[in-house]
Parts: sequence; structure tokens; C-alpha cells
Amino acid sequence: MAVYTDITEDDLRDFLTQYDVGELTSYKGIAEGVENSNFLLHTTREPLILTLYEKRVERADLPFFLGLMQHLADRGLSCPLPLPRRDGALLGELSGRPAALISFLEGMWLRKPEAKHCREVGRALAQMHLAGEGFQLTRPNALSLEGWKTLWEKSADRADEVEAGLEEEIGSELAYLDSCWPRDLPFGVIHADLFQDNVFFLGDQLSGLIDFYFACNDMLAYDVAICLNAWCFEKDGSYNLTKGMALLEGYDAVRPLAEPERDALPVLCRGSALRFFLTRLYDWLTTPEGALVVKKDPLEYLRKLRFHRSIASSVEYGLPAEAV
Ligand SMILES: Nc1ncnc2c1ncn2[C@@H]1O[C@H](COP(=O)(O)OP(=O)(O)OP(=O)(O)O)[C@@H](O)[C@H]1O
Ligand SMILES: N[C@@H](CCO)C(=O)O
Repeated sequence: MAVYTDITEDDLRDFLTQYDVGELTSYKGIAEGVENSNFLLHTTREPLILTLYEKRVERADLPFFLGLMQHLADRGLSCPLPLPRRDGALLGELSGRPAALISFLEGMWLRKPEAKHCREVGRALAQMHLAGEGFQLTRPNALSLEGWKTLWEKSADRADEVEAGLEEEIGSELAYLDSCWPRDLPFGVIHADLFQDNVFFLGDQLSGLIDFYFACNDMLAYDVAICLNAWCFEKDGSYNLTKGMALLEGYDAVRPLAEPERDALPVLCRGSALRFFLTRLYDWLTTPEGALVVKKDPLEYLRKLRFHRSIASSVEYGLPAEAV
């Protein structure tokens, strides 16, 4: 459960006096997510999400995240909106953490997505990439090559506790990616964490995207690689080509990938797998026993990384052969 910071009813009521949202009728911590503390609030008007920003979110980045949600929603993307306080600010403070009230998005995330859902995710990702054009604020990706190296330095000497040989394997992988990481592919605002729990559906219809707290400026095709990793593998570790084809088709229908982006997919998938392996490994090694959060398995992403190393061409992800 991701409630790192608890709140008292008195503090919450006090916090809410700064907003025009009606009277609080109930609230509870949300037992999902691993990054921030989230609460579902009911008021005499509408349900709301209260988010308290935790360790991996820099306060200075919050205007980027909250402004981006407004920018995307203004351009027709379905995503939650931060609510302004009476003084116009989007951000307040509660229990010593930066805190925001966010509109409630209807829908559920899918535990067992099928290819048709992957197609919708591909479409929505491309729509987000187009809608992000013109957003004035920028934020470099703190979890790209340099960030991976920093994370790795903090975990390397304990990595073999998780699996023997990891210290050497990941060290070599980082050196490889450092030598060939693409730098000149189309750039824009990316979501950077569009996993299943961040995409809501109503029935088979995608109802919106949430959790923009890793969003940043990076290569658009890197976001596609993140989604291939998050959506197109089965629990047994195998890559599901039908899902991959559907996701890539959905994306291409809205924003066709350019040839250099297609060619770069295998290396982008390796980088993306390494990114989630590294944050999970760090959390695995540092989260205290008994903390109210479900730790995610780093080895799931190690297996994905190894799969991508075996890929010779982007066709193997499900791109049509003639387009590669
Ligand atoms: N705007 C929203 N509308 C409805 N439910 C929401 C909203 N924002 C968050 N939630 C609920 O809270 C849960 C956790 O939210 P979120 O994914 O933003 O947290 P997180 O800690 O940043 O998670 P993650 O591990 O994905 O980074 C979601 O799975 C969803 O159930
Ligand atoms: N989506 C991430 C957690 C949030 O950053 C993961 O599954 O590792």
C-alpha cells in the first residue's frame, strides 16, 4: 500500500478550506502505487484524489507535472486535472509534504489486458505525444543514462545478493548503452511510466491516463519502448507478438514512427528495461521491512532486458517487415 505519509482528519479539513470543493464526507488511503501517497476523498460535491508527493518527486518539478496535465487536458487528452486553490495555486502542503488535489478519473486499470487494449494504449500514447507539443515548460529525464549510473552506483555492490553475477552483467549493459544510446531521435514530452496501473478503461474503452510524475522531455520512441515492456510481456516472461503488433499499430495510426525510431527500438527497449530494473533494484535493497508498500520485482525487468539483447531487428517486436 502506498501511503508513506499519513494525514489527520483535522489537518485534511484545514487543508481543504483553501479550496472550493464542498464539505469532506469521507477519505481513505489508496492501496496502490509505489511512488506517492494517495487518498480518495468524498465531498458533498465530487470525489477527488489527494496526492502527497514523496521521495522521487522533486518539489521544483511539480509545476511541470501539474502544468502538463492542464496542457494535455486543454488539448483534448483525457487525464486528471489539478484543482486550483482559492488563491490560484495548484500546490499546497499537508503533513509536511507538497500536496495537490486532483480530479477523479472514472475507470479501472486492467489486470489482464488483451491485444485490443494494447492497440488503444498505443493510440493514446501517440495522442499524448502530439498533445504535448507546445508545452512551454521543460524537464530533462532524470532517469536516463546519467540517472541510471547514479542509481547503479548506489546498488552495484549489493546486486549479487539478488542474483549472482548481476554486478558484472549490469555494469557491462550500462557501458554498452552508454556507447550507443541514441541522441538525435524526435524529442517531445513523454509520459515515461505508462504501465497498466496508469491507464484507465471503462469496459474496453480507454477512459484516460494518470500519473504524470515521471513525465519529461525525451525521445518519443523511448516512451513506445517503455510501453512495449510494460504491456506486451506475459507473466511467464515471454514476449507477446500479437500485443506488440497491436500496440505499434495503434501508435503508428496516430503518429507514424520514423525509420530511425523504428531501427532504434531494440536499444530503446534495453534502456527502458534497465531503467525499471534499476529503480526496482534500488527499492528492493533499501525499502525497510514492514514498510506499507508492495516492492516490485527487479528480476522481471532483468528477464525483459535479456530478451531485448537477443533481438536482431525491430520486426521481432511486431513492426511490419516492409516498414523496417
Ligand atoms: N485521478 C485519479 N482518478 C482516479 N483514481 C486515481 C487517480 N489518481 C490516482 N488514482 C488511484 O490511485 C492509484 C495510485 O495512483 P498513482 O499511480 O498516481 O500512484 P503512484 O504511487 O504514483 O503509482 P506508480 O506506482 O504507478 O508510480 C491508482 O492506481 C488509482 O487507483
Ligand atoms: N511503474 C514502475 C513503478 C512506478 O515508477 C514499475 O513498475 O517499476
